[in-house]
Amino acid sequence: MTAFRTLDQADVKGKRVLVRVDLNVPMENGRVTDATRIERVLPTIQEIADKGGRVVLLAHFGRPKGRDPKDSLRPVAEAVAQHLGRPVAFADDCIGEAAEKAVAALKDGGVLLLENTRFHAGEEKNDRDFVAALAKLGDLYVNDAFSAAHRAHASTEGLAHVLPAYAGRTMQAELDALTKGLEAPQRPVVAIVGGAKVSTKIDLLENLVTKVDALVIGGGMANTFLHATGLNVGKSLAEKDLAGTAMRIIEKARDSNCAIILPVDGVCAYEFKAGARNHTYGIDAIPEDQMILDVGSQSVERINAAINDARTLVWNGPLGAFEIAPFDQGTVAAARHAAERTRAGKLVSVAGGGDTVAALNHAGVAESFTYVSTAGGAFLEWLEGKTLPGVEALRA
Ligand SMILES: Nc1ncnc2c1ncn2[C@@H]1O[C@H](COP(=O)(O)OP(=O)(O)O)[C@@H](O)[C@H]1O
Ligand SMILES: O=C(OP(=O)(O)O)[C@H](O)COP(=O)(O)O
Repeated sequence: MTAFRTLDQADVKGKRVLVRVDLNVPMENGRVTDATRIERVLPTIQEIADKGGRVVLLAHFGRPKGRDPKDSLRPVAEAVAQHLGRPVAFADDCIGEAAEKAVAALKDGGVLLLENTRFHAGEEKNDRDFVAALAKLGDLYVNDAFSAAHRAHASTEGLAHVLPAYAGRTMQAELDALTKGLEAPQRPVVAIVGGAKVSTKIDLLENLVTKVDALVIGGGMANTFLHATGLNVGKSLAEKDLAGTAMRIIEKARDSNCAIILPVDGVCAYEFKAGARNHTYGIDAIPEDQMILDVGSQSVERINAAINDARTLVWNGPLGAFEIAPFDQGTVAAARHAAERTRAGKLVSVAGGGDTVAALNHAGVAESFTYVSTAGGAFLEWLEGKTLPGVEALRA
């Protein structure tokens, strides 16, 4: 961490400070359902505001293609204000007149959130003109979004090259904690990877299987692997065009002596809906017209056995659609088991990801894990030893 400039070196008084945060938080009906990512960025916001800086928050939400009201950060601004205990102004755009006016109206110690950076194509393209339009709004740049640091986007990477750039307190804390917890992990190391972001995470598994002793696959990721091995997954979330990648990963795991643990049963329903009628089927008997929404109890037994064998556990991605009962049961059972092993001093457990953290909170065990990161994909890439563009750009 000594390689970075931090807030200790930043003179923020009276300055407009562009602070990149990750506010990609789980939401339901316009309300934030897990505020962990908000809570984690409060120290940086508070410190800059208390030192008399003018805080201009930059963040993305979801994966919109252009401006889409359903991905507006406006409701998140209210949640940030509540947690911060101070007003947070909001501007309807992150560049141009609306943003410039809102920034000009900021007083020393004030806080402003700009609308979703991904409403502009220039964000993900790291477009030079878009970077310049953002840079116009600030004197300094602070990156506190470790969980988006695997993206070389305008607000996560580009800005660091055109403004004096500093690591925020959460960025520092995440890197410190992960280094401390996982730099020389005790073996066996078991990884659990689940969730829904199959195409953006599957490539990471190819390298991960060479680093861990066992890989448990759940969620939408598992469905993709099950399909690849020739099983029918009905209407389940699965990225069938990635079957070749999945098979390559299975072979690489075999060559690397990494056990792959896939579900042996699945809790299925006709629809993705609370209270949907559901039934558990063996994995070779999934009905064509149903979808797997959780791992079944026999799978949980195997997953818990893998956790028992582990000295170190790394986990990203829920095992099922945990937001909807009863499809939370597999994730909750495995999370509670890992927490129990951790409390007993038998396991170092590190978990991360926006929804994974929400799932651990839902299971009531986030406090029992050794470390909970805000990052999912970024955490997995860090674990692989990949350089994260958002982190590299901050090196002094
Ligand atoms: N079998 C499944 N079918 C549909 N969605 C699933 C399934 N398993 C997990 N999910 C979904 O995956 C999402 C989380 O995935 P992801 O974004 O990859 O995790 P994280 O945010 O922790 O990195 C959750 O919204 C959950 O409902
Ligand atoms: O939620 C995030 O990552 P995660 O789901 O891997 O935890 C980050 O905000 C990055 O989002 P992205 O994967 O749409 O670039």
